[in-house]
Amino acid sequence: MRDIVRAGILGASGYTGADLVRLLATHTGVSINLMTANSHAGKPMAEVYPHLGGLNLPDLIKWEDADWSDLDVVFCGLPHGTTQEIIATLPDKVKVVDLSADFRLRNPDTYAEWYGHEHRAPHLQKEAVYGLSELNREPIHKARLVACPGCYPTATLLALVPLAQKQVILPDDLIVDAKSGVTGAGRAVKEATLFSEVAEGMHPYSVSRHRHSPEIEQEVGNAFRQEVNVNFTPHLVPMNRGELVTCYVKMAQGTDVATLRSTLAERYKDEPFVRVLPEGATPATRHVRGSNFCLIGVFADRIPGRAIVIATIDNLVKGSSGQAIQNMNLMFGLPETMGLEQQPLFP
Ligand SMILES: NC(=O)C1=CN([C@@H]2O[C@H](COP(=O)(O)OP(=O)(O)OC[C@H]3O[C@@H](n4cnc5c(N)ncnc54)[C@H](OP(=O)(O)O)[C@@H]3O)[C@@H](O)[C@H]2O)C=CC1
Ligand SMILES: CC(=O)N[C@@H](CCC(=O)OP(=O)(O)O)C(=O)O
Repeated sequence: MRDIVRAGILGASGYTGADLVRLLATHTGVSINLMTANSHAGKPMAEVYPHLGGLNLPDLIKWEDADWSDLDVVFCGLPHGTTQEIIATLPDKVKVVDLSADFRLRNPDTYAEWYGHEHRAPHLQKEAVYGLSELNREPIHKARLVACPGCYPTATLLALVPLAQKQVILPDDLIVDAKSGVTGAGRAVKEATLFSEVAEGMHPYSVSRHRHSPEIEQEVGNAFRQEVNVNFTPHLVPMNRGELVTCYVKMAQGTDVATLRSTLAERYKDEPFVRVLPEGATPATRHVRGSNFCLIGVFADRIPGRAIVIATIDNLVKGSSGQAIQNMNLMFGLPETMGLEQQPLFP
């Protein structure tokens, strides 16, 4: 019989924490042994999230009161800046799957520039492996610390990296127009996510200065083997879950839209969670809601030489908690789809 992986969830009272619990509830290879919270510490999960009240879960405690000794892995669903301080105190034997932005950027100067402070655990930043499961499987399998990509980078990189690696698109003039549901901003109370600020309208935010730009540029640049600039603009739309990125690209000389589609289809043909849609089908957030899937569509642009690649994910599943579990499965040699077999909730 396989050993059960003993997991802790740091930030279990947050949205990604709650979705980790929801997904792990059907994972037969993992037990949840520890759950931490900040303002909700001391409460049972049933009080914070009644929909999860039927599960046999430990109560929420402060991370300072945690006993790490009976854990194999911790998932960190904490605000960025917080994880790096907390996990520096963990014993080495505990593996870490971080959902925050703390360990994604390889260059410490880039991190300091975009996150406004020097990294507080640079030794851990050096060892962290970028956790885009489909594109970095082997290093993730061997890693102790995996940095799950941001939700926007996940969708964008699944759409663009194979095209960049095969040089069927050009490294200049890359434009990513992105939309997210409001859960992307977390459960903590903020003026920007009040119902009255979000419902019945949509708006761009962090225009030309979103911290996912350097993350996308880092990974797309690696794929092209040269530095790139990506024009990335996110928008907040009035829905709970879901994310859609529309990527405008220039095709390389001699390629066409069919080449782009077949390049992606070939790259993902054995992937359980990434589907390239046939010509004529359009990806939509409702096609992936609640699931770990990413759907990608490729379209001709009316402007000659250009194409449009559209990807959609559920920000709380493939964009965070689902991908985190996929990475944990890889780290522990479990079947990659374990706990992630849910089909999308449509419509
Ligand atoms: N939401 C999304 O779609 C995605 C989120 N992420 C990243 O995942 C991480 C978690 O996001 P999300 O779940 O949405 O965030 P939430 O704001 O919903 O949850 C944050 C969690 O961290 C706890 N927390 C807050 N401050 C502290 C602190 N100082 N010390 C210890 N614990 C603390 C909160 O506890 P309490 O509620 O009890 O105060 C809560 O459990 C973030 O880094 C986020 O950027 C990544 C990809 C997508
Ligand atoms: C809608 C919304 O606010 N989304 C978040 C991104 C969510 C995500 O991927 O977060 P991390 O990079 O923090 O892990 C944002 O734009 O900051």
